[in-house]
Amino acid sequence: MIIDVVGSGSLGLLYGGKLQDAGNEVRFWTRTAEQANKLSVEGFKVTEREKTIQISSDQIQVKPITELTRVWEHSPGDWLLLMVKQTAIKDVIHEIASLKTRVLNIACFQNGIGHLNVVQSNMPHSNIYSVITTEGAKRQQDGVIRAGIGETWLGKSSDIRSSSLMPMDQNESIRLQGLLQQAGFGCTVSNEIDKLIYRKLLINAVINPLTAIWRIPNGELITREERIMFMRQLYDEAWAVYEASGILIDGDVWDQILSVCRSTASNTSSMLSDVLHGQQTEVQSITGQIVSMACRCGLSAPTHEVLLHLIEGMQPEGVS
Ligand SMILES: NC(=O)C1=CN([C@@H]2O[C@H](COP(=O)(O)OP(=O)(O)OC[C@H]3O[C@@H](n4cnc5c(N)ncnc54)[C@H](OP(=O)(O)O)[C@@H]3O)[C@@H](O)[C@H]2O)C=CC1
Ligand SMILES: CC(C)(CO)C(=O)C(=O)O
Repeated sequence: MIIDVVGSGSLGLLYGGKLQDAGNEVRFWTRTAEQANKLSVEGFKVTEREKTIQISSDQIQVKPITELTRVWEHSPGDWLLLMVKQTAIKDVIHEIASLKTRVLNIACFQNGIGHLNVVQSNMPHSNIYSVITTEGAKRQQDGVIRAGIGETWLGKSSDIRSSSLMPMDQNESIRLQGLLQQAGFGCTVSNEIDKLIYRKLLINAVINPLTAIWRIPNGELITREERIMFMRQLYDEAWAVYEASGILIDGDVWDQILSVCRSTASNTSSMLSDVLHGQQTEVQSITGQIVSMACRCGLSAPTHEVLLHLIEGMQPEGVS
């Protein structure tokens, strides 16, 4: 089984490292030749609570993404795990465009929405799976830390099922589920992945922009009444949009948001981390998508819209 991990950042090194440690052939793909070179000289570590996995320089296969299609000509992979941020999806698609007539199994791990249709429309013969994970991966100088052990769900979103040329292949997703389980991830194939996608979107839309603007860890959001009121306003606006769009989610998502704040209390959200590092955030794919959905169903989401512009105004240089 050959697994191509595209994007050798936090999530890529965590999943790729553990999949390789479990005996799979993993090929890591990077944006730059410099990063490929560094990884191939130094290898990397996956640090977990119980153990540390070392992927040494003589074990790692890593190349810049520009070489992927050439390698695929003589050695195609079985799974392509897309582990770049939303903001890099189009660049990756551009790099792998010559594979568009082939059938690839692509698993997309991004937070937010919008990317699945971009990937599907550019790779019409591929099986595109959506992955939702509550794992927490943090990039370090020498590798990655598994900061929180979570759950991983994979499935085919109905957003792309109807436009896909490929019928849903349940066996492929079960095969990936098995690989991830053997590698030590709690993983489930879900026929209701959309509910999980939209639940995660709502959680991210409430937590991420506020932590990025107030520059506080997730847990601090729920320590002050005025912050909770603002979160509730974001939640109510998004919930009205979901109802008008016919999106149904099980359980009390407001409670789940408060519980994520508690369970990840000391975490820096991914959006705050991007802002602090002067990187482009995923705000368009999270808050921006809530605003667009509102527009499509004749509503508005004014608080989300203001946050979208505030965060976008920080980019690309971030706040020092
Ligand atoms: N980290 C986590 O715990 C979780 C992350 N996610 C989601 O997973 C996705 C990835 O997140 P994360 O791993 O944290 O992000 P990182 O920024 O840590 O990693 C992304 C990696 O992709 C690389 N990259 C960028 N452009 C390309 C390209 N064209 N070709 C190949 N590689 C490229 C980046 O390289 P460079 O740095 O050189 O630009 C970087 O190494 C995001 O959408 C995030 O929301 C979801 C759940 C949990
Ligand atoms: C759930 C949460 C908010 C955890 O930090 C997250 O997914 C993120 O930071 O993007």
